[in-house]
Amino acid sequence: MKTFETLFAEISDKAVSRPEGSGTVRELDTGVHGIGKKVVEEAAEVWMACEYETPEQAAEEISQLLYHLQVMMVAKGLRLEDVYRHL
Ligand SMILES: N=c1c2ncn([C@@H]3O[C@H](COP(=O)(O)OP(=O)(O)OP(=O)(O)O)[C@@H](O)[C@H]3O)c2ncn1[C@@H]1O[C@H](COP(=O)(O)O)[C@@H](O)[C@H]1O
Repeated sequence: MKTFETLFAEISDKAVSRPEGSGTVRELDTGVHGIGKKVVEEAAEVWMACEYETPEQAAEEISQLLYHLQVMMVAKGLRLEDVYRHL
């Protein structure tokens, strides 16, 4: 199963290798502004899913929010440790 760390490694690699057809590359190219919009959109979807949908749907929305947060971290050059030290 993919974990937060393995997904972050995959996204970081794609930011460098820029494979064709990668949604991550497309999102990175929208910059902090575009990625920020996805973060806010997914955060709202997490809230709505937790309020009104099943635990499984909430989990899926949460996974998407984590993904977009990771894309933002890569866009800003942040490493996992930079975030973890605030936990
Ligand atoms: N975990 C994710 C992931 N979660 C969410 N998303 C993206 O976020 C979008 C969220 O879905 P929504 O239905 O909320 O959004 P949507 O409005 O339908 O989609 P958009 O029109 O906004 O793209 C999805 O369409 C994906 O583009 C993800 N995209 C990729 N990953 C993983 O990231 C890795 C790299 O992916 P690629 O760069 O695409 O190879 C792979 O392991 C993927 O599984």
